[in-house]
Amino acid sequence: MKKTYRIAVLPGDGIGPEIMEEAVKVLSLVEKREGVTFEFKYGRIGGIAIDTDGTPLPEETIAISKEADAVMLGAVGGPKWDQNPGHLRPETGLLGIRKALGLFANIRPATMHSSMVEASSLKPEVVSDVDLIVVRELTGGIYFGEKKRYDGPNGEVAEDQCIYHENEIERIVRVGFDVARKRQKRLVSVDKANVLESSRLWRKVTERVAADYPDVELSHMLVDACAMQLVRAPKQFDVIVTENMFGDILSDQAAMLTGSIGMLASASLAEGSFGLYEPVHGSAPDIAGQGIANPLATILSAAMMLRLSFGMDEAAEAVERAVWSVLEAGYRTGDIAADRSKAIGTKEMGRLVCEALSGNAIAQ
Ligand SMILES: NC(=O)c1ccc[n+]([C@@H]2O[C@H](COP(=O)([O-])OP(=O)(O)OC[C@H]3O[C@@H](n4cnc5c(N)ncnc54)[C@H](O)[C@@H]3O)[C@@H](O)[C@H]2O)c1
Ligand SMILES: CC(C)[C@H](C(=O)O)[C@@H](O)C(=O)O
Ligand SMILES: [Mg+2]
Repeated sequence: MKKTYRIAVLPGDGIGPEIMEEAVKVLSLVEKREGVTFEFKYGRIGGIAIDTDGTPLPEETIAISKEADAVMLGAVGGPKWDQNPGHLRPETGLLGIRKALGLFANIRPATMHSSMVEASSLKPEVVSDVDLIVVRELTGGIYFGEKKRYDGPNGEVAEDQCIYHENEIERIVRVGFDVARKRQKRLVSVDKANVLESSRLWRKVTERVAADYPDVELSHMLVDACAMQLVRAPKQFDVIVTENMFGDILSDQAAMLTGSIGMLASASLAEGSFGLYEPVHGSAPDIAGQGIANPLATILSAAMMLRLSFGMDEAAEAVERAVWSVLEAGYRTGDIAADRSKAIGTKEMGRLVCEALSGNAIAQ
């Protein structure tokens, strides 16, 4: 009996469907290579779901995702729906699915591959060999606190409450330590403990949890200093653990160290092996429908799914090797090409990765 893995596929909006198609092709090849069965079940999320179902996160999409062993998500949003940001509210859309599926741990690696050094806007000596992971808390903090708008004596007032409970901090910090333990054993906890009460609790809990990880070197850094150090000397970082909003900002910044946001994969994990895998970038409405989006972040997210949710480490490495070999052969989509006139499209990039995964040499 072949082992079966159920994968919920939520392509979403903009370039989402284009990049997802290529990731599914790569997964279909893995299926044959590894002798397993992937059962893909498609669902709607984001703007497309607003248009067809009247809500950005239909019940059916939550049900498909809960029944699956893992979820692959493209991207959501676009100018058509962004004027009414209802789909970004905690209870709906992207934030809604994170909460509904209990995806509290967001893992965002930023690894500089040697053949990509020239794509970075920073000096080669600063970015070569950058290999760091941002572990971001994903279901708490200011994103999910109570929001209010009301009229005050001096005009309109807006409030976003930032709440962290000890157990929420502890479970994400443990993920940070566990990830660091498997790497260079250096964890930087990022907060704003000089100003924020939630950060002071964050630091206290992190110190307590550190006692269980004597083999991991823990340091604390304020978020503004971290933003500066990421650009000044990114190689000092191994694993960063931080709260929801700081992780959102720092992971975009880390992404740009390695060239393009079109390359950055992510995993959003629940307790156990269940996870949702998505590129860090958004729906890129400026290039949607043109067939030029970089599918590598989504393909690399699929590799993370193979490793973290299905325990298929060798298959994950094979996909990653295939991606690097295509880049080493010099192929680039527009976002990472030094010479845009030589850039290849989404489908061509997906095809080349499949070729490499099939063991075929990629001609320069
Ligand atoms: N996880 C998500 O679904 C997610 C994440 C961020 C933004 N968004 C949403 O996406 C929409 C657009 O947001 P934005 O423009 O700020 O961010 P974006 O990440 O969509 O795009 C930023 C820039 O990067 C480029 N880019 C992004 N991904 C690319 C890829 N794979 N290949 C080539 N170029 C790529 C875009 O063309 C654009 O110039 C908004 O509605 C936003 O809310 C969704
Ligand atoms: C689109 C937005 C709600 C989302 C976030 O802030 O979490 C995105 O920026 C991300 O990083 O996944
Ligand atoms: Mg973000």
